[in-house]
Amino acid sequence: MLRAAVIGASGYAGAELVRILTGHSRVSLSVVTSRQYAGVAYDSIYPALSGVVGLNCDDNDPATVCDNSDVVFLALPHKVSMGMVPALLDAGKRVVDLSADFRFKSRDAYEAHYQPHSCAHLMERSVYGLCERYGSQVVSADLIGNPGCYPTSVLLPLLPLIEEKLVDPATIIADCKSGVSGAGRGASQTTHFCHVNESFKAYKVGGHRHTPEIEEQLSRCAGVPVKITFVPHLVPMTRGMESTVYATLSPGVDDGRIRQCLESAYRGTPFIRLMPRGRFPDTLHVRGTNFCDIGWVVDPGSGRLILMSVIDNLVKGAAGQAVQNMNLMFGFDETTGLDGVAYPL
Ligand SMILES: NC(=O)C1=CN([C@@H]2O[C@H](COP(=O)(O)OP(=O)(O)OC[C@H]3O[C@@H](n4cnc5c(N)ncnc54)[C@H](OP(=O)(O)O)[C@@H]3O)[C@@H](O)[C@H]2O)C=CC1
Ligand SMILES: CC(=O)N[C@@H](CCC(=O)OP(=O)(O)O)C(=O)O
Repeated sequence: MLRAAVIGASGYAGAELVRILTGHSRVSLSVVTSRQYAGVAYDSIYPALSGVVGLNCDDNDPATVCDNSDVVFLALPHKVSMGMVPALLDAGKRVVDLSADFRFKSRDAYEAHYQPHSCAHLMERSVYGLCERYGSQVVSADLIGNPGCYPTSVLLPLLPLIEEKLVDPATIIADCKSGVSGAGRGASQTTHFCHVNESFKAYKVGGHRHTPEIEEQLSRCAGVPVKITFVPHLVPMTRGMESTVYATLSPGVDDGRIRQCLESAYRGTPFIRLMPRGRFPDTLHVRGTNFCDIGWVVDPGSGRLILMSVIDNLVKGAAGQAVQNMNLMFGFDETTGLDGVAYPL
């Protein structure tokens, strides 16, 4: 059995990793860490895992983690992960980092939106863990920059169309909505029940840190610099994310050509589900799962393409994609531990 450590296991993404890994047939969860709950039984933080996880939390000491693990998941905030990664790699561990610290190839782009990078030489070594696109690189990687939740939901429908030049990359608008768990467990006043219940609002408009992550990936794919308009919204649900993406079609491209492209790109990929014509994706249908459901319409009035995708921000947008990456890295079937479906209603 592969021994897995979850660093930052008290947080929402960490807890989702723990939930998924306890059901993984090839993995034994060996370490869970938290500073504030060090020494505390993990199932007292998340009683849903009582009788399932018998571990106490360790603190974040890299030596303890290294002694007891083969693969390490970092579910820590941005800027904290980079402080731990070099020691883990030096100890020969394979690392999946859920923060943004190793998602970028451009140091300038990272530093413009986050902070100076303390181990920038590792940015080139890491693989952007969007499995459906970079799976062939993931298999041999020792460091994965697990994609952000909004980037995952925007890039999966768009990248094949950009690659085949079916849409004009200069015209992309991504209108996205996230459940509140996307903001993490350390809830601030803005994610307090009283502020989100019966509320719907845009936030960080014109300056969200996922904009450069999406743009870097679109630019790599298009071969030219791409700039997009991205507007995130907070919706009063616990988990789930919907992205509606607008783009102008290239001359002569119709609905049939879009379907052909997406079907060809995602044939044989277990977690991408393309909607039949006239059906639109719904966050309820991917809740608690690693699926990304994609639908689209060519707007008869404007001729513009309207793409829609849904994921669970904590699963395909974070922990599930991280486990999918681990499965590829260790030669397990890609779906191991991730084969659940949503409640049908
Ligand atoms: N929530 C989501 O939908 C998604 C999250 N992610 C990423 O996953 C990572 C975790 O996010 P999320 O679970 O939402 O966040 P949470 O705030 O819920 O959890 C953060 C975790 O990190 C630990 N932590 C916080 N600050 C520090 C610090 N300064 N030093 C060491 N440990 C610290 C906390 O534990 P303790 O304080 O007990 O030590 C906690 O376990 C982030 O990088 C996030 O961006 C990515 C995609 C989606
Ligand atoms: C609702 C909400 O606040 N969502 C978070 C994004 C989710 C997240 O955790 O971002 P990463 O994927 O980069 O880790 C935000 O907008 O900052």
